[in-house]
Amino acid sequence: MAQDASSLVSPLKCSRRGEDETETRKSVFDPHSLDSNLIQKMGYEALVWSSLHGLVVGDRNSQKSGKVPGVGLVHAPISLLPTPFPESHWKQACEVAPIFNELVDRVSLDAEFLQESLSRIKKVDAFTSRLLDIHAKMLEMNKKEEIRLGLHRSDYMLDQQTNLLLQIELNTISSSFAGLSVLVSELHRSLLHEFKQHLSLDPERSPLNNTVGQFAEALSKAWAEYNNPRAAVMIVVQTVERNMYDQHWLFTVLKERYQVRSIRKTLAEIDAQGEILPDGTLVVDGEAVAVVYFRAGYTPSDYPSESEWSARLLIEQSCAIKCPSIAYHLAGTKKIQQELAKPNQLERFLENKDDIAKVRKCFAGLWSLDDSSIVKDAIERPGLYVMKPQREGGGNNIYGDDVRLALQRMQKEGMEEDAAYILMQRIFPTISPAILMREGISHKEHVISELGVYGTYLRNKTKVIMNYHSGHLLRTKVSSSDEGGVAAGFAVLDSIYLV
Ligand SMILES: Nc1ncnc2c1ncn2[C@@H]1O[C@H](COP(=O)(O)OP(=O)(O)O)[C@@H](O)[C@H]1O
Ligand SMILES: N[C@H](CCC(=O)N[C@@H](CS)C(=O)NCCC(=O)O)C(=O)O
Ligand SMILES: [Mg+2]
Repeated sequence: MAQDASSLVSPLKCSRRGEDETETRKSVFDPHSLDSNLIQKMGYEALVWSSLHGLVVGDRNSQKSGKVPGVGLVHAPISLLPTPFPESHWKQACEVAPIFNELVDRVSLDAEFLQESLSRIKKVDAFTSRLLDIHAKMLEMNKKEEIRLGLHRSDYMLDQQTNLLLQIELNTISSSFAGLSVLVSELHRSLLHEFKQHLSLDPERSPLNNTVGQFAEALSKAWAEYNNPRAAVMIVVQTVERNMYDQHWLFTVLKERYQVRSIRKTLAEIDAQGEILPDGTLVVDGEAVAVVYFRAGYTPSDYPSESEWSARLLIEQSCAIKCPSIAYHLAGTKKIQQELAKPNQLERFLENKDDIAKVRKCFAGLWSLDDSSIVKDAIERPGLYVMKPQREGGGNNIYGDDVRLALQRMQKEGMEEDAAYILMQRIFPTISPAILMREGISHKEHVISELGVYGTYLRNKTKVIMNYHSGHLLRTKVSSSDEGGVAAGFAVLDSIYLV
């Protein structure tokens, strides 16, 4: 017989509006205070919901899980309940998204700024150098991208000390989880409804999330702008992809809601099967391609041979719409992020003073290693900095005492290598209690979170067809972990509860 509800934990205190934010965040809920029977019941429901709704990833313990759909699935790592997040800061992140979309587009058009800003990195970072070579070739060809599609995600952490929402990075390539982020929001709403007599939390405070719908709409509108009904959308994927269900969600919506066909190819397959027709049309495996959507190509391991680089160049030279183009890709590098944080740089790209102020307000401290006073301070207080190479995908940054060691080594060797890195102020978000679920087991942890707000941008010549914020992703990790990233195995998928 179902356990009598009242015998479970007393209803959690729910915040009264207007309390001090920090106090609210502490009081709004403390999942660790939940009765263990209730946690077990909610966890079970969360696992069933995730399995039935496709909130799943390939299981790294199953060797075919990254190749064959439906084999070796496991529920995505999730937080059992949404995490409190101040509504004011969430609105701020949503409001600035279209401005970042526009900024990326403007920066992408300034070839000299991109080449100049990255010129020293070119000498010491072979991967970024290859990207720059492709960009330079496009300039030589006087190649213009008149239809431009950006599917971005701007990641933030809320710094506890200053209560400032500070940008971690702006992803302009392979921004993951447009699909799974929607599902984790729906899961949390469902749990808040099902267990409301125990939680007394308001499901309406967990905002609706429509990322996958807006991303699919943008892909379909880009396909329409290309204006060849027989053409398909091509997704460029890695040979092993345990996050394939997040990708399939996006392409299933594209097919079912917009009747746009898609093909999945690796860079090696595109090199083998691709060609450009005299009119510039990209044809892969006999299919004309209207839009190329990269979910690979952002990291050196995606280019194990010259074949993959040939494929990247072939795509770029074609008249297919690239998401991202090489210029959008470069505009999203950490070096460009750091360059834009210099005084008077935003003014080169944006006119509106309010917009510039809103963007600048999100900037954490960002420096090149030429700044000797900062390097000196980072050697003395390495815990206050993060050192970043020009890499995406998680697991690449340098933290804590390793920052001091790396800086001292580079000083001693006097190499140019320091040009490949940026230094960033380390952000310390509020630590809060949470229950994380991995491989069917719930863990009580103390965590910090990172808010990602998606941006959708589509432009054809002077016409801006879409420029929106498009939903959110919260990634939550154990507070003791320096690195983040779900695919990298440090964070779980979470959603926000507005306080
Ligand atoms: N300034 C920072 N302060 C605190 N943590 C950071 C900072 N920058 C990055 N991180 C952590 O490192 C992770 C990866 O950094 P990020 O710049 O997003 O690199 P990547 O492109 O590999 O995702 C982030 O998800 C976050 O957890
Ligand atoms: N497997 C690839 C992964 C692609 C990927 O790593 N994307 C970066 C931006 S470049 C990213 O969004 N990282 C945040 C998601 C996380 O925390 O793991 C895919 O899903 O297509
Ligand atoms: Mg990141």
